Amino acid sequence: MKRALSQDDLKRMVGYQAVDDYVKSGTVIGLGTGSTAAHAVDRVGEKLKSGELKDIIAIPTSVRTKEQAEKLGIPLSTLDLHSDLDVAIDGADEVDPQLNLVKGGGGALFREKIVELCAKKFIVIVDESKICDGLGPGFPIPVEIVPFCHEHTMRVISKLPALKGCEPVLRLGNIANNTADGDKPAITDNGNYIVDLKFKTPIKDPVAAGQQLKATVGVVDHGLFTGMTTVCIVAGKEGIYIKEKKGGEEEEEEAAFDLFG
Ligand SMILES: O=C(CO)[C@H](O)[C@H](O)COP(=O)(O)O
Repeated sequence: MKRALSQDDLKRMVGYQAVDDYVKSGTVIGLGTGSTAAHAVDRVGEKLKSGELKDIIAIPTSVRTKEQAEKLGIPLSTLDLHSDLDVAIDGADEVDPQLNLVKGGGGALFREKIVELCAKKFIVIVDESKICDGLGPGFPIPVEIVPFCHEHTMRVISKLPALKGCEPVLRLGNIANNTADGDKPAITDNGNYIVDLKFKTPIKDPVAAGQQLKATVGVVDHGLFTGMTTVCIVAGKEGIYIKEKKGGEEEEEEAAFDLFG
């Protein structure tokens, strides 16, 4: 009898699939952060070790990912040396029908965004639980802010027109844990704080929300990744499928392979 697939099995499937489909020898790649992206990093390490992949240069999006890649012997560099990436692969906290994302559950949103914006292709890998009809209520939107006068910045954010109704909550404890534990602010890899914006209803205009956040003094960047996704690879109980945005329309293709085969 076949055992039921766990959420981690699904994350591994999409992580491996993304590397197998999109990472070629001799390319510069962006490595995402989080439990799903970690499987893609493992796969790159595995294929370099077996010789199936050669001459990869990888740009990590967090200290955690850098440490994982180092252990696997993946050659690393930085955006300072490589501003043009062939592909970046990363997970997400929510994906809407236009393939807009919420990211930053792991607190790495700034480095993720700066790296992923440099990639010709940005491949998003998620299990089906991350698919939503509208961003906001399912997962708080993380915003990286400078520590100086952070309470003031949080008040300003709560009054932005496109973010009406949000409740800003300072993330405490471990940066990768958006359920506030501990009593000290979580510190990002860049030495900043994260404020998680909680919503009861979906954000009407994620692009405007992102623009208003970005224009707020004290905000470093935010976890709304709009118009960036090239392809979203999704794993569900029935198999893996690809969501592509074509001409503004989301399209689902046949399962890339059978999870149960
Ligand atoms: O944005 C991120 C980290 O900042 C992650 O990609 C996102 O939180 C998804 O994580 P996971 O794959 O562990 O569910």
